[in-house]
Amino acid sequence: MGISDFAVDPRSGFCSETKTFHSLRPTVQLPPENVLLSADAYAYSLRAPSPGDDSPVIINSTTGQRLSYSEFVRRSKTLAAYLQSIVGLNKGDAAYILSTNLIQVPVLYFALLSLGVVVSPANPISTKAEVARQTQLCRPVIAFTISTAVHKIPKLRYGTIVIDSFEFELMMTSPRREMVDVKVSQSDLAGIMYSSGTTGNVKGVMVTHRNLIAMTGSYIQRKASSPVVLLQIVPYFHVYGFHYVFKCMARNETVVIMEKYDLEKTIDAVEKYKVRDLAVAPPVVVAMSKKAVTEGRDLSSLETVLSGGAPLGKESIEAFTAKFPGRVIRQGYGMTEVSGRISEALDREESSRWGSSGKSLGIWEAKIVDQEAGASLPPLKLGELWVKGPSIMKGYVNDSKATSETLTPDGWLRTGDLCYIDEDGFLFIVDRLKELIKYKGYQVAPAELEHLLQSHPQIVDAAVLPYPDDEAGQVPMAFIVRRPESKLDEAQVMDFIAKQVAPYKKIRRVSFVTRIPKNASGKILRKELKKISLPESFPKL
Ligand SMILES: CC(C)(COP(=O)(O)OP(=O)(O)OC[C@H]1O[C@@H](n2cnc3c(N)ncnc32)[C@H](O)[C@@H]1OP(=O)(O)O)[C@@H](O)C(=O)NCCC(=O)NCCSC(=O)/C=C/c1ccc(O)cc1
Repeated sequence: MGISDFAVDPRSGFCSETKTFHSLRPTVQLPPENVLLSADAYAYSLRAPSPGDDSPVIINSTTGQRLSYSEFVRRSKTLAAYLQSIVGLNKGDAAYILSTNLIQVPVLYFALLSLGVVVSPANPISTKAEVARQTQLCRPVIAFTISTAVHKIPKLRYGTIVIDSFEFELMMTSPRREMVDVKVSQSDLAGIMYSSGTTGNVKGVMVTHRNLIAMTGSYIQRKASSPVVLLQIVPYFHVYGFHYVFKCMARNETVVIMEKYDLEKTIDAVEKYKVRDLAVAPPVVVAMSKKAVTEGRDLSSLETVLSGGAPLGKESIEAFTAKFPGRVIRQGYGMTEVSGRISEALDREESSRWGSSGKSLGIWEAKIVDQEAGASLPPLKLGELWVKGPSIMKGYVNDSKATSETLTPDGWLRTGDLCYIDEDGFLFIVDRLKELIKYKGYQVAPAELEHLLQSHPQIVDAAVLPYPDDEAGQVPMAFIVRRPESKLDEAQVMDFIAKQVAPYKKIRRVSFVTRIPKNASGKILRKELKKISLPESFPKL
């Protein structure tokens, strides 16, 4: 039985029969699921052909190196042939990639995906122990990394290829070898990305070609009227930057990248390459609003700032728009588990809804679920956001428990975010139910830091909570119960952790307490800890 049209409120998208929110965006036409198609081939196929198509697809603003579309395709195909015929990579193998934003990275992604090889990118500032954990999850046969990170990679069947090397340049440019066409199904695994999920240690998020195809397809309805130059600060190794590779290829955008973020160099790049769109996490918006480096610079090309990865506060938006009048900050809300984004604000009007993360994309159905009763709620009611659509991950690698806690049998993904949807279909994220800290848009799992702290001989108990920070959004703060007689101080606690984790996970504040409040089963009562320890200043998100 179909849903009667009148049951769906055209303003909010809420269906009074099913109690779900339908997207207010146009439906996305996707290729039939049974067609053999890889994510890279789909992105190429959507690209509008232009004569000779030698527009630059990517520019490294650090080195000035650039690749035209035809050169990108040539390099990617030559590399694929090399990896297949000389290295021996096969469909279903996994490749671990540990790199900063370099031109070689998207070329490599496209080459691997065309071979049906699973791409598994991670942050190059990960420690050796973090790399070990990630590679245990993705089980790679080969790694690709930058010269400064080679020492972190364990021994692998086909070893490690250094991508900022002359040898790699040759692999992409030497005369093409014969290549056997690989048949990639949309349901095949395309990526294993890393996420903390809702709790604890890092998890491997399994993303299929279909997931990426659907995410890429969702961008296509709005082709830009003028050529887009996009400066991508966000890293290729997280889903935000990762899915942009396909989006930008499909939409004929020129992407400018930066090997290491630097505010002044960001401004230089905007000026030099006449950047129209800037894709960043909130700390960049905050820094641009505050620092004087933009004074006297010609940023007239800049129209839009795409901000995601963490919420951007109202004050930050106001400060930015006061300094750069006429620019639009379009916030998006996404997560690794959905291979990209769930919602976004599309224009100035939508962006002016303070506190909202825009409207959900045409590929999503959403519901707001009451935490206790489990019932689906109507507009303006607060509950956990669940989404359903073709970009939802396949699950977490070797973690059926976490998978079943996140994905329901009928295909809904529980986001772990407390939200409401208003009468016009705008999504508002009010609080985070999952135990997660967002430092500069990176996930930090309190449980990981708590386990490390508890391993310290002078620490009896510990809890880690997010603490608000103007620049980073949140910083991890540790609450420590010391052994009696212990003289352990703040600096020693911070140092103990800093030695064991990537820099963005560092503990940046410490408070010594007499006990950590817990429930009967030993679960930390985080809300109570906030109340008793820092009653006023704690953040919601
Ligand atoms: C540009 C940022 C905001 C700031 O850069 P930074 O200040 O230079 O910091 P780094 O992130 O490079 O490095 C972190 C720390 O490590 C340090 N570090 C660095 N390399 C070293 C070294 N080799 N040795 C030692 N220390 C070092 C570095 O100095 C820094 O230390 P500290 O200043 O104390 O924070 C950068 O953090 C950043 O791009 N963050 C974005 C992260 C991100 O993409 N998150 C998205 C996750 S996925 C998601 O949520 C999806 C959302 C989404 C949203 C919208 C959509 O449309 C779709 C999806």
